[in-house]
Amino acid sequence: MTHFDLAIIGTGSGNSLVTPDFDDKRVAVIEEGLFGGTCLNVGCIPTKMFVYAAEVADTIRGSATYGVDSTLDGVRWRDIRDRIFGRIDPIEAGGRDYRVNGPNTTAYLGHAEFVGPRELRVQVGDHVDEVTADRIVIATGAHSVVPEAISQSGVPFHTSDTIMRIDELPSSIVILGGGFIASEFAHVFSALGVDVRVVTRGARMLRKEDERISAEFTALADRQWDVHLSAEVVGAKSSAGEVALELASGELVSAELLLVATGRRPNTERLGLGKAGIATESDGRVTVDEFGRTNVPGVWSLGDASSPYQLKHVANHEARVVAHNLVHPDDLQAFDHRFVPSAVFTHPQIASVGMTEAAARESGADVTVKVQEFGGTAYGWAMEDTTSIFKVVADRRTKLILGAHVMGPMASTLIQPIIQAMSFGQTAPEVARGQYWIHPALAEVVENALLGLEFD
Ligand SMILES: Cc1cc2nc3c(=O)[nH]c(=O)nc-3n(C[C@H](O)[C@H](O)[C@H](O)COP(=O)(O)OP(=O)(O)OC[C@H]3O[C@@H](n4cnc5c(N)ncnc54)[C@H](O)[C@@H]3O)c2cc1C
Ligand SMILES: NC(=O)c1ccc[n+]([C@@H]2O[C@H](COP(=O)([O-])OP(=O)(O)OC[C@H]3O[C@@H](n4cnc5c(N)ncnc54)[C@H](O)[C@@H]3O)[C@@H](O)[C@H]2O)c1
Repeated sequence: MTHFDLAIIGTGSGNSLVTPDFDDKRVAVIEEGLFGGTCLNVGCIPTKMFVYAAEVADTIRGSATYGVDSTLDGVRWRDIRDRIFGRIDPIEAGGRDYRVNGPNTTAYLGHAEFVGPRELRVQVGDHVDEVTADRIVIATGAHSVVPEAISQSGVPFHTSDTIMRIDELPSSIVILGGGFIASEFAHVFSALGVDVRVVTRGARMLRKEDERISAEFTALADRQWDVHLSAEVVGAKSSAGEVALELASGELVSAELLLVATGRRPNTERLGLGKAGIATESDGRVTVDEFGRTNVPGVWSLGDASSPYQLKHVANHEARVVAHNLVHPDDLQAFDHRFVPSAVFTHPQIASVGMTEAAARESGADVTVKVQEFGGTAYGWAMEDTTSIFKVVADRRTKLILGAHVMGPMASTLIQPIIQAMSFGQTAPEVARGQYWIHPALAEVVENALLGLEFD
């Protein structure tokens, strides 16, 4: 039994909890998988590096629109893959080495589970270590959910954990799901020349987005990929290098590879939470208060393990808050979940923050809405844009912005002034006219959207 001041389970955002405040303390860092967690190894970072390559390919394909003729000679998948992981893998290895051999942390490379309120059992290979700590942080992340119709069928399938490491591009891929991961990989694979089929149970893709964005994105998705909506998968079979999904309608959707992207569940099932008396929500998340505390004194949680948002910027924010709270018990900071933005790096790109129009109306606000087309600005003319929109939702009485929903190039960057305005309580007219907007930058889309809102 070894006692620590702090034990951290999971090295995604959990890794950043080892601040200089712990320089003279004993810290255990426990990791059963890759150091750096999901975002670095199998999430945000590699996916966006693939997206960038996909966008270069799309730019070449679309260049004739601007009078610039070019042809895409080919896509070297292994080179794309190896450039990406050639950069990421050494960072993972360096992070692991720093915790294993670096100062004041003890790294346990194995699976942790609770055996008591502040007591862990860590399985490292055949060896078991007992760890106790004054404070324990659960930062165990989440994992892909695979529907039984697939897992019970015995067909080969990928999740986001494995698909980026394949050796050859398939000629076709069927993606199960219509959310963030499905939309991003559909973009990557189709831009790299793969025939993409999407099968999702929702009536629209990205159905949690604002209704207009979700509807218009679904229409554009249908033009790029073979999209099957409202589809229930009842089984799957494989033969001769093909996987076929059997839909309740009787239809078969087949392709060379299957990627399952049907949501992610918190890694809390094999954590022995019951033995420690740690409460969870109905969806498996660890229950925490606004400071990141569980119901068990000294046990904290953050990120995908406990957060309602499965986003890296949220996990990082929560880690910063918990890092402060661990060493300032009399001056606790609260999580700020007021205006959590997100972006889907698909084609076209999507970004959103705050309430959808429907949610704003339901909230009782006196809603005013402006949808600004990119094509109505000078930069949009340069891009020959016909589909991109910037939608702002505001309160007519207070003039405060309630939400923004963007579909088009650079959506994830263009939305930032709105996130800033909402976070600092600036009104739409203040943001629109209280500063210069560079002409004729794409940001004029944001300026025009704000100016187009009607107030009394
Ligand atoms: C394909 C994909 C793309 C994504 N893209 C984006 C994006 O563009 N932007 C964005 O904001 N978010 C994105 N996300 C979400 C983002 O990756 C996560 O929200 C974030 O990484 C969560 O961080 P975390 O620290 O909570 O968990 P993780 O980073 O998952 O870390 C948890 C760690 O805990 C370890 N662990 C779990 N259980 C145990 C145990 N019992 N014992 C020991 N170790 C354990 C795991 O091995 C893991 O390393 C993406 C996710 C995926 C899957
Ligand atoms: N750019 C980003 O920020 C980014 C990128 C990837 C992932 N993520 C995070 O990871 C989370 C998980 O991503 P995800 O795409 O797996 O989940 P998701 O919740 O975004 O989407 C799941 C999709 O699968 C569909 N689905 C669920 N069960 C199904 C079934 N049995 N048959 C057919 N369709 C089914 C749902 O209708 C939905 O369209 C996201 O919610 C997001 O928070 C973020």
